[in-house]
Amino acid sequence: MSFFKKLKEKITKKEEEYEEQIVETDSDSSEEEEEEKESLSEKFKQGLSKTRDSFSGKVNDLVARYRTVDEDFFEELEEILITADVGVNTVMDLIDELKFEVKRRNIKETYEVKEVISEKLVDIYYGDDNEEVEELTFNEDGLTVFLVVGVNGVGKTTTIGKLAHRLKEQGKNVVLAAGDTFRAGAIEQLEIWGERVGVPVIKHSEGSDPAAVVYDGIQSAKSKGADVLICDTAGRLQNKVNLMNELSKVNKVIEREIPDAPHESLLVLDSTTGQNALSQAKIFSEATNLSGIVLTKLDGTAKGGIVMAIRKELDIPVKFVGLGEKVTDLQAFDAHAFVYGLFADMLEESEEKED
Ligand SMILES: Nc1nc2c(ncn2[C@@H]2O[C@H](COP(=O)(O)OP(=O)(O)OP(=O)(O)O)[C@@H](O)[C@H]2O)c(=O)[nH]1
Repeated sequence: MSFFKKLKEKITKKEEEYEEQIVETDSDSSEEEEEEKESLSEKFKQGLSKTRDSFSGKVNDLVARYRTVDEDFFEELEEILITADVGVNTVMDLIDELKFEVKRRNIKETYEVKEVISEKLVDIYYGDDNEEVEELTFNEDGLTVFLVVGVNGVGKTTTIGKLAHRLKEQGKNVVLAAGDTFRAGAIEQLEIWGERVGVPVIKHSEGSDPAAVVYDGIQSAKSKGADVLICDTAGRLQNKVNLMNELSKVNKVIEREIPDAPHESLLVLDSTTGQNALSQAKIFSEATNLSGIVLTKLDGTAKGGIVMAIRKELDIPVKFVGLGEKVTDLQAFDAHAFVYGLFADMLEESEEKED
């Protein structure tokens, strides 16, 4: 079976698993959701169209220009990968592995390298990890708390709204805590999302202590018997000491109320900011323990390779990706679906040939 067929099978399995988690509710399937019954592979394909057009277009062009696999071919490939923001170290590893595989499989023709690239991207992403990494960690007995951090404008509020929707779909009762008391309008923006997805928002006034909001959020979520509390925070990067102090105070409050919490500390990064996203991640990971990354606006960039750079250079899993502005556009990250999205046209082409 071709690697592409295997990819498709993996994605279908993942999709079935997710479908099983969805709890039917008759009240809130909005028109938007009804329209949105696309498959996972279709979502990644659409969301990655800019990257695919640029990246896979360049790879195709390269393959057409070089008939045999030689040093110059690899050098140009290296450049294409670096331009797609895959990250220099990751590109070096990938090129080494490709050279090794090309030799091992005795590949002579450049078109055969395309499939090896996609295989190696999946391998490099997962590394030695178990592929079946859990999407999110939940508290088995009691309230689960997620902390969401990130600088302004990256799509933090939108992500919290989409995540709340996703959890609701799985039958969970969600409460939001408006812990970004710093930015004007942040509380109202979260309230709009709360209303939109039908979850309560706990808030104080602008400028108040975020730790106090989070504390109230926990009490309120507990008294409501909620399953998950998602806490927004202010992402002030200008002053690392302030950021550290604020996050450590919020973390202390959470830990005191619920041992082992927060169960997730998710950093939201905007993929359109490229390598800047990497440096933000470095600063945040020094300020607090991060359990995962949400990479937004992947649909808005031609440099989707940033997913690989983040995974490899920071060693933090990308748990979700934003593939559009709609409430249903937050997808659990899956390297198979990602690589499918990058090479969809080639995949379909090779399937047609096989049939
Ligand atoms: N295309 C696209 N747009 C997105 C995605 N995620 C968020 N956005 C948009 O990005 C913009 C900023 O999102 P917000 O959620 O307001 O950003 P934020 O990080 O909360 O900003 P602050 O409240 O200032 O911290 C909004 O217009 C969102 O609709 C995504 O995955 N794809």
